[in-house]
Amino acid sequence: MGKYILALDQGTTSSRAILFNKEGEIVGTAQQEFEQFFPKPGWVEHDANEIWTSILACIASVLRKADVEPGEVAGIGITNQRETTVIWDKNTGKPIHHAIVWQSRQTEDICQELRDKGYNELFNSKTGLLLDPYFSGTKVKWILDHVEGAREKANNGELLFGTIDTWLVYKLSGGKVHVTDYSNASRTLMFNIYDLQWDDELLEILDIPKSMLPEVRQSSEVYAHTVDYHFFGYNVPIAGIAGDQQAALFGQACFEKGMAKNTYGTGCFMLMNTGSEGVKSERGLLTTIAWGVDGKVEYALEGSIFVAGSAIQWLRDGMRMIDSAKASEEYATKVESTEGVYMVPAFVGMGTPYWDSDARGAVFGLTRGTTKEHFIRATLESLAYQTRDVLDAMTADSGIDLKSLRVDGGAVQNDFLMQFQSDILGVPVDRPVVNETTALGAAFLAGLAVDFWSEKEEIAQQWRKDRTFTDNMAEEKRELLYNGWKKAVKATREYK
Ligand SMILES: Nc1ncnc2c1ncn2[C@@H]1O[C@H](COP(=O)(O)OP(=O)(O)O)[C@@H](O)[C@H]1O
Ligand SMILES: O=P(O)(O)OC[C@H](O)CO
Repeated sequence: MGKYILALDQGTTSSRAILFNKEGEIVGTAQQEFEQFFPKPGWVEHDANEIWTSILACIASVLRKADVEPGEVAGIGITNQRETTVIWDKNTGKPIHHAIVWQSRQTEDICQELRDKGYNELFNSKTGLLLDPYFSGTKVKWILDHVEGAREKANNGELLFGTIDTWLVYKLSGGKVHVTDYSNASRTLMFNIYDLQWDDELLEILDIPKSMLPEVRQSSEVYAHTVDYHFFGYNVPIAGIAGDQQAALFGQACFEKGMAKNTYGTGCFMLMNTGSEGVKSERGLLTTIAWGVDGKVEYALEGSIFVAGSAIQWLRDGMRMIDSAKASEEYATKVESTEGVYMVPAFVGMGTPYWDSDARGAVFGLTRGTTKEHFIRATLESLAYQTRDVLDAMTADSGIDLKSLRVDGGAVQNDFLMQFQSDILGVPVDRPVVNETTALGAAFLAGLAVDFWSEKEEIAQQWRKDRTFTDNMAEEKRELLYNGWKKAVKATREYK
């Protein structure tokens, strides 16, 4: 038995490879960024080949840095930016177009047409999702409609579709295995999350041939082995797959119904475990599959916020107000409050609970006394207010009052943000010792499949808290501040 599990975390802006030992501790990490393509306003694309080579580079680098022999790796877990869509030629293994990224709005027209035909309820009732460009289904249709000869090839069974997990397993297995897991399939708008099948009716509406779609498997099982030329002569089992947000829920050991986590990365994604039942939302949350493990599928309610950490990157790169994301904390704490300034970062529309594709960012409450510090603080606070929008919807839909919120992702290192988050939610916020919970979740899923860990309970015991942020704001002040946010959102959405 190898001594380590290797997690491959393929995110929106970078790829990572992280080695974990039996105690769930990190023994090595490697990271590589790759190019973002913005062919038109609101469009975001990646080069799937570059994603693949970045993963190969990370694997080589992490083994070298940690001084671990490839043969010491007991299994590989894959976790990925979800919904991002790759289509490639079955014969050559080459993508026929750039991958269309989850953030991309280029299929808004297709979605609008389907909404106009009254299909939203049908898609929602089967997939738990909404007709929004965010999800893979309309991205597949867009590629088939726009790439010359693609539809004909697809109809002849010559093209394959995959989310990034599928693409990576395909490449690592030397083009032999075409699979995905329940959690990724549940983000495609083509998968019935209740009968656990690709849905013929939805595929017909979207005009997508079923022959393109991968086989859907559990999130923890051996799908394939690496071909020796991609893993230094070793055939290592690829034994775990989950979308990154579901992997984070697993890595945070949110195994009980009612437990929730929020990840603060490029966007912010809050998921609550709802057990063996998919809870239907009345408030713009998504019903999604958390994972399939040991023959049992569990569900989650999800709130998706499109712009979170990327608003801080915008302060750095676009507004040039800060040198690093970290510096945002120092500026924000130089002032007592924003003095009534609200920033609504609707740069690519708004997700949960508004689902407003056309909204764009706005700032309110500026005075002659407003400074850069207020502006930066208002931007950080917007992450916390958006999270409150999501949690309010989640509490109402699930009927569950959260006892505490587990957090992870790049921005949770910001203590000011975490304290303000707890204050605005009125709920304690728990930050774990291992912040790489997404990778940890993928490692856990793979480790369970190859008996590196024996059961979920063993994993739950490994979860360690770094710090709890306890709410410390008077109820009246909390609601006053939050009402200001709601007014700002309303005004933002009215301005079109
Ligand atoms: N100290 C900080 N304060 C606020 N935001 C931060 C801080 N450190 C990192 N971030 C933000 O976190 C994001 C990176 O987090 P990460 O989890 O790596 O994201 P992703 O996986 O989506 O690429 C960036 O958008 C960055 O702006
Ligand atoms: O790559 P991340 O961490 O920004 O996550 C992206 C989400 O999976 C999109 O649904």
